[in-house]
Amino acid sequence: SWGYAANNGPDKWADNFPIANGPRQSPIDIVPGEASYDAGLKALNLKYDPSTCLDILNNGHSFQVTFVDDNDSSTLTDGPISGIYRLKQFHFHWGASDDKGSEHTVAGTKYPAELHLVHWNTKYASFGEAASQPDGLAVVGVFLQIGAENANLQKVLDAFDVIKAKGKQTSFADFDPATLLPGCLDYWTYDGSLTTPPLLESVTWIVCKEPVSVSAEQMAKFRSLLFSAEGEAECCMVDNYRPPQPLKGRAVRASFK
Ligand SMILES: NS(=O)(=O)c1ccc(O)c(NC(=O)NCCc2ccccn2)c1
Ligand SMILES: [Zn+2]
Repeated sequence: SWGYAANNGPDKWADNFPIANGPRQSPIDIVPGEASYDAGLKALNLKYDPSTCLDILNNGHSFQVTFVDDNDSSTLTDGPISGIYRLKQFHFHWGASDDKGSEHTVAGTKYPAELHLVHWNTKYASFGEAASQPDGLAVVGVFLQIGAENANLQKVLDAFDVIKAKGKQTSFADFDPATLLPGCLDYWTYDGSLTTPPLLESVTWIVCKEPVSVSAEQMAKFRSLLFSAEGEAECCMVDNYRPPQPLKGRAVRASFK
């Protein structure tokens, strides 16, 4: 199945997922000078309830923290979207070294990691149904840059020892994902897709301009996870990012001047 290696990575995904060459693929390189400020864009309204936090899982592509999404306790509203989108999960993408790892880039600049907070439109019955609709998902992206240790992120990294291998999962409670957001919620937004197979073109992307910090030691902890399952030859989980895709005429709007 798909992965990030030479034989099954991003350059091969179109073989099984032809939408990989579609008109609204993600990620993209965001060029600030070419983004148009839109005064009509509202501020993001993120309201998360830590009690909806359920578990943490190594799914063989990344690790994800999953939330109870059978009610409107943890939601995204306003910003570029209309209606109510529920938080389903958050996960990250990162590199083998600090000079790469993010999926979106800013004028060609790669960050060492990128956080994705995945939300689905409650006008649909479930995440799975929403994932196949053009307005089904909204993903908030946050860049990580090397700096001071991030104490809130550390709570997530402390769970890694029990989810080292693909398929490992453990309970993870009372975590507030809002603690991973930057102080300033200025953002760029554009119409895009899932950045992994099935690459569905159902995502309103909301990429925060301001990065959050991660220490070099914390990045080493990300790289201690494995793509491989227990009993398989160990393969470090690194470089699990798709490179930027063609813009194909899409507009990128900025919520800030
Ligand atoms: N990297 S991303 O674009 O934020 C993103 C967000 C939510 C996702 O479900 C995915 N991709 C993903 O989980 N792919 C494997 C499972 C899957 C997801 C969606 C529909 C069918 N199967 C990527
Ligand atoms: Zn992602």
